[in-house]
Amino acid sequence: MIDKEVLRINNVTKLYGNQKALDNVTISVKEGEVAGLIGPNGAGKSTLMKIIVGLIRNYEGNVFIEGENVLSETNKNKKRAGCVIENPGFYPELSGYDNLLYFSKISGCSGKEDIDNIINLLGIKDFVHKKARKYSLGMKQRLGLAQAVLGNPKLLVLDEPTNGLDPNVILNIREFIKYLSEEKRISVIISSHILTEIELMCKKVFFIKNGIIVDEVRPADNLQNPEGSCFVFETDNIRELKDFFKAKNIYTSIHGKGKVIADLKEYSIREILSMLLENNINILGTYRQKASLEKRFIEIMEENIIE
Ligand SMILES: Nc1ncnc2c1ncn2[C@@H]1O[C@H](COP(=O)(O)OP(=O)(O)OP(=O)(O)O)[C@@H](O)[C@H]1O
Repeated sequence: MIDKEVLRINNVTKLYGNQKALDNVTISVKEGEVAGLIGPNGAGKSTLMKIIVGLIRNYEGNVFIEGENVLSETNKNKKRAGCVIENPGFYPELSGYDNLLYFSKISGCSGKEDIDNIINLLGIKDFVHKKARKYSLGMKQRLGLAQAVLGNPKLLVLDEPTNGLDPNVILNIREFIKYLSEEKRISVIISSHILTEIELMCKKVFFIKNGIIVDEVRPADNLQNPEGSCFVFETDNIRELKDFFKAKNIYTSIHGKGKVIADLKEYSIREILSMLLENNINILGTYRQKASLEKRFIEIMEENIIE
């Protein structure tokens, strides 16, 4: 059961000179929860992540990990949070494996068995004995993730961990994060520009714009969104169906082969189905359309929230 709070951010404001990069941010992440942070370029995502892991220390407000202020006992907190922010740094002349061995020794938290386990889970066996300087971006990202996990953190902070990676590597990383959250009960906060990625991985998603958290969404809830008025209709005659909706001023779009999405607005699905029947229009199936994160993102980015 998820209830213990691991990350708590209270009223955090960060100024760079006169410019507000974060404006009164308050959020929390529970144990084993994977939370996403989505926002346009310059929204404040990296600044918030650096504050969480103690890389930025000059700000207003408070950040707690497991109830302890991140600014109070630096060393203790460093172990509580692991991170992959910007380019992970390694000893280039050491192999990936020796880098991990070295970090496990200094963190004092993990042994060889843990390293082997992480290597297997992340699928990095094939290259882990190569020198780190020869690593591609995908290799570096996964080695960075392995390193971040070695200290047995309670919280993982991942800034764009899948940016620029190929689909296989993204899948690898996604499954690893799922394992950490479900099996190890590690909390994760992750930023990404890939909205579908966030939708697949995260229990909750924070939208950030101009340094302000403007919305919090739970993607899974959208599956049964009772408010949504968009329905998918499966048909063997798209033209006929589109003409029917057009005559009623109902907005439609094509959604894959044989599928039309219609925003019914003031009509009920029952009314539409009976009208379709009257008009002899054959419908193979219909279901409510899941509200996508992308749609919400576009709405939020279009809303003018600056006073
Ligand atoms: N060191 C800095 N000095 C001055 N301004 C900064 C500094 N770092 C960030 N900023 C500014 O703070 C704001 C937030 O930047 P931040 O990098 O946190 O955004 P972001 O959401 O991570 O953007 P991106 O998606 O492009 O990485 C931006 O306007 C940026 O120009």
